[in-house]
Amino acid sequence: MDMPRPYRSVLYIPASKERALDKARSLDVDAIIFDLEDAVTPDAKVEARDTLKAALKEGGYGARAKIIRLNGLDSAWGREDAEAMKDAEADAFLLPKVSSAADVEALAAIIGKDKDIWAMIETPMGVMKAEEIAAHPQMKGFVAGTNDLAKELNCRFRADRLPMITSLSMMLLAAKAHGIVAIDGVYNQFKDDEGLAAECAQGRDMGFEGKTLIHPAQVAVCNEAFSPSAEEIDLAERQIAAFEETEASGQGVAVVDGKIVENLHVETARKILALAEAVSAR
Ligand SMILES: CC(C)(COP(=O)(O)OP(=O)(O)OC[C@H]1O[C@@H](n2cnc3c(N)ncnc32)[C@H](O)[C@@H]1OP(=O)(O)O)[C@@H](O)C(=O)NCCC(=O)NCCSC(=O)C[C@H](O)C(=O)O
Ligand SMILES: [Mg+2]
Repeated sequence: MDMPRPYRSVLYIPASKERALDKARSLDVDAIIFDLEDAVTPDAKVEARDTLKAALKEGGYGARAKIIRLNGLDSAWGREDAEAMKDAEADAFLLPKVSSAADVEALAAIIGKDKDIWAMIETPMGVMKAEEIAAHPQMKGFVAGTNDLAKELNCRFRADRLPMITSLSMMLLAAKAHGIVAIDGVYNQFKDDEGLAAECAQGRDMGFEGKTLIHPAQVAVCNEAFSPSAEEIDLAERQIAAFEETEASGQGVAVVDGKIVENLHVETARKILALAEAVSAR
C-alpha cells in the first residue's frame, strides 16, 4: 500500500502576516492554507500576494502541504490572485464558496490544467453540487467552511453540530465517491482544548482526514485526534495476523476480541498502519 499523505492538521495563515508565515515553518502541521481571503482585510489584499510569494520563494515549509486560498473569482481580487499566484511554489489552490464544477473550470482556465485544485464547501449550493465539484479532474480536496455554512443556513453553532451534519455528510459522500481528501471546518474558540478535542473526534469518526485550524495552540490536540492511537495500531496488527492465519487454514473469517475479521476489515487495518507509518515518517 502506498504511504498516504497525512492531512491531520491544516492551519490557516493570513498571507498578510509575516510573523505568522514565519512561525508556520516550525509548527507540527501537516498542511498550511495560506489565506488571501477572509483572514486578510481588503486594504491588505494586494500587498498580501507579494508577501506570500516572497515567503513561498524563501521556502522552509518542509513536507507540509502548501495550499493557497484565493479570493472568489467573482470578488474584486480573485482573478488577479489566481494570475499572480499561479506559478507560486504551492501544492494546490483552494477556491472559496464553490457552487458548481463551472467555478472550478473557471479557475483551471486561469492557473492551468496541470494544477491541483481544492474547494471550500460552504454554501447550500456547494453542498447540493458537491458531487459534480468532486468529479472535476483537477479536484483533489474539499474543506468544510462551517462558519459560512452556519451563516448561509442561518443555523446555530451547537456542540453536537446537528444543524450542519447533513451538509458535512453530503460533502463527505461526494469526496469519498471520487477519492479526494475531505477536511473538517474550524473550531472558533481557539483556547478551548476540550471543545476542540470533542469536535475533532466527531469529525474523525465521520470520516474526515483532518481538521482546519486557526491558531498554533490547536495543533497538538488535532494531530492526536487524527493519528491512529496505540490501541488502534495494536488491534490492526492483531487483526491482520489473525486473518492471515485463518486464511492459511482455508477459512475466510477470523475472530479478534470477540468480533469477526473479514477481508474488508483487513483493508481498513492496513490503511490504519499505513497512516501510522506516514505520521511517524514526518
Ligand atoms: C485568531 C488570531 C487573530 C489570534 O492571533 P494572535 O492574537 O496574534 O495570537 P497569539 O498572540 O496567541 O499568537 C501567538 C503566536 O502564534 C502566531 N500565530 C497566530 N495565529 C497563527 C496562525 N494562524 N498561523 C501561524 N502563526 C500564528 C502569532 O504570530 C504569534 O507568533 P509569535 O509572535 O512569533 O509568538 C490568529 O490566530 C489568526 O489570525 N488566525 C487565523 C485566522 C484565519 O485564518 N481566519 C480565516 C480562516 S477561518 C475561515 O475562514 C474558515 C471558512 O472559510 C469558514 O467559512 O468557516
Ligand atoms: Mg468561509
